[in-house]
Amino acid sequence: MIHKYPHVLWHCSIAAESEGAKEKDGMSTETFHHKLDFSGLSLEKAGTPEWERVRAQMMEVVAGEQNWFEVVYDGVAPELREAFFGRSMKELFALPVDVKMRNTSNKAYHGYIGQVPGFDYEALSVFDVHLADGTRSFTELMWPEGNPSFCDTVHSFGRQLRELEKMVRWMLLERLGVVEHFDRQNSELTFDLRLAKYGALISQEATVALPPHVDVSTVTLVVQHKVAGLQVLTADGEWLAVPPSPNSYTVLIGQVLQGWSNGRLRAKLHRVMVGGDETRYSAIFVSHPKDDVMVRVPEELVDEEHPLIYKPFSYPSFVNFHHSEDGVKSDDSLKAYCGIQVDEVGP
Ligand SMILES: O=C(O)CCC(=O)C(=O)O
Ligand SMILES: [Fe+2]
Repeated sequence: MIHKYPHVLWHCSIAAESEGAKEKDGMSTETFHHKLDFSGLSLEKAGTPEWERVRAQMMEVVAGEQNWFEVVYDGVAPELREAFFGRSMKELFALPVDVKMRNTSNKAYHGYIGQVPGFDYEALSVFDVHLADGTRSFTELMWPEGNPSFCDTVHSFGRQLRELEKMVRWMLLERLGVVEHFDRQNSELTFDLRLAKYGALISQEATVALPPHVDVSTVTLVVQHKVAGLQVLTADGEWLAVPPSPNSYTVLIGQVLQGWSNGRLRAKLHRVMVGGDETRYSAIFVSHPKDDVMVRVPEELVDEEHPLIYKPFSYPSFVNFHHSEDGVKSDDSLKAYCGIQVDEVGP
């Protein structure tokens, strides 16, 4: 299945929220406070003073509407990042369209996206990128004759990002007071890496490439390579440009985590602006539940003050609803799909 309408794909449930948002470039106090330094950390260090220092910062950042942050992470070596963007990405996008179209999925918009008239954007997803088999089957699909260097680079990149995702999610669960659910949640998740290319524009004028949207994921890590474009809507209602940097990653909460956390963590609204004469490459690492998992709110997150607001749901059904006509029309696709009506909650 090819999906030709990325503007529908990135339809935004909460587009209304972004209306009247102001433009803002560069640093704001929000950006500054949101840069957490994960250098030298690994999950094995949970509980050590170094870990506690970052965790304390995270505790300040992730509260209420504060649902994104930048992290500095040295787990991806500069050479690996360079090989990934400088070689692997370019090799992939240079393949003929009919080859790239072999990247398909049972979930809407999870495979190849591209060939939209007037919109020079393409994306492909490596499913189960953390597993040797996942990266291998993607590589063989693209290069039946094999491409070991692509396979190794993408797999290593994906594995390192998975370590970062795990640390971030561990801290988020600690923040929610339910870290004991980490192992189970982890066993129910899988990890995909979306490789995206935004063609250079003739005009220098900034244009919206991906309209405001929230991701359907559990957690998203955006890796921007050299060319800026990602913007997040801050709590003050301003579009804030997130500058690319060689060792930083943008963490965004996705709709699945919003559902799982009973709405305590909120999916982050973001968009991509392009303009200028350089092709933009980005990598979007996402965690999401495996197809056969039912996402259920842990009972610790339900109490009188926080009545249950989402019924159990499965990721593929939610995603396919999100991209359906009804999902596209809804203001909030998660609520429309599995939200509990107030009268169902009881007095
Ligand atoms: O390219 C980017 O910086 C972010 C893309 C994005 O938001 C997405 O693919 O969902
Ligand atoms: Fe996104």
